[in-house]
Amino acid sequence: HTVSDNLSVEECTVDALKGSVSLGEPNNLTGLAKTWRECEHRTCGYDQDDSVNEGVILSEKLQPVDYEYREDIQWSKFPEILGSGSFGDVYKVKDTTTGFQCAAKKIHVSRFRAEELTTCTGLTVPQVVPVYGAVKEGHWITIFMKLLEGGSVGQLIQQRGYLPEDLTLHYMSQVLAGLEHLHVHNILHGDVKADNILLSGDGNQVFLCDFGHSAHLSPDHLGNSLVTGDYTPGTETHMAPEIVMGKQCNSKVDIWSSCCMMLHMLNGCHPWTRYHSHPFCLKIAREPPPVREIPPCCNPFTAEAIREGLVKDPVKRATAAELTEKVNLALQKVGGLRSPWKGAYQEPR
Ligand SMILES: CN1C=C[C@@](O)(C#Cc2ccnc(-n3nc(C(N)=O)c4cc(F)ccc43)c2)C1=O
Repeated sequence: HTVSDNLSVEECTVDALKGSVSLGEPNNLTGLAKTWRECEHRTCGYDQDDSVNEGVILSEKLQPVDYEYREDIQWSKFPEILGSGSFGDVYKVKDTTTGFQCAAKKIHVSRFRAEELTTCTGLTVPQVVPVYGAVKEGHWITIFMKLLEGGSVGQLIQQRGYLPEDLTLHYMSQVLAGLEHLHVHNILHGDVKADNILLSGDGNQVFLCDFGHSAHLSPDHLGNSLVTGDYTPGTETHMAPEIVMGKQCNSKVDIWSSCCMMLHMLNGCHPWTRYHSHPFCLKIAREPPPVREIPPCCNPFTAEAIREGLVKDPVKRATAAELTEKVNLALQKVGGLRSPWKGAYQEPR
């Protein structure tokens, strides 16, 4: 492919990918994904009718045929919805040629953010759901990913009421390891919560998912304002004070959210909801951190870890690495992981 004078190599590569589905590399997919939202706003010189089918497949377990990968032809959905992510539903799907099953999130192009792919594709983070590819068909974008048979921690809390302290610490330790990887790569997840933590079939391993609210941070660590542009904040009850106050945000927002998730796991309900009514963002800005919601029966080391993550000033708030140490010490103090992940229902506290 000759590089024309006014196009970069990357633009030429993306140009060659338009209009067809091919097997490729993560950077091919992220390059193409960046054109998907733009096409919504302006004519991109490509035929944008409903029949356009383009994308990049990263796993040989998914087989495009004649450069096409279309729903109900080369792949199909199982009827039941696995879950609802930011801006789209998630299904179990099956490749027609190979019979391989995985999960897929369908998003309308008007609600798609390229960051959902650019932040997590090509990253080798053990605690992030692997991406198998993404295709655009008409006005719908489908992202294929590893199927996690254990479901989400949000579903587990609904089944059990609330989680035992040792299991909460076990999951939290892995979530923080994943966040540490993301933060080192200047990536902010933006919606850390139990619904976005998936479990392996044995309930032992966790995987972060749903990068629909993620952002690339400027390496100067000064943070970005997350309330501008096309950024949509994550879950209100888990929102850090600096977000609701429209201040500069950085990776510390994920630390605040992860400790709100810890309270959700330990209590069986989201923080703020037992003591306040909507809109919670006003209370988050004005009230002290919700440390009074730490269950009194918690080990002092667990309580200390949560307090370190719920400091309102992001500068003084713990980093993922610092909080990992506190959580691992607390897990040791409670005697390590002993509770089974499936157990009797306990009425939320
Ligand atoms: C890597 N990547 C690509 C798209 C992504 O932004 C997402 C997502 C998302 C949102 C909500 N829920 C699920 N979700 N996925 C599964 C699964 N993979 O098995 C799943 C299983 C459930 F039981 C419930 C929700 C589920 C996945 C993302 O992170």
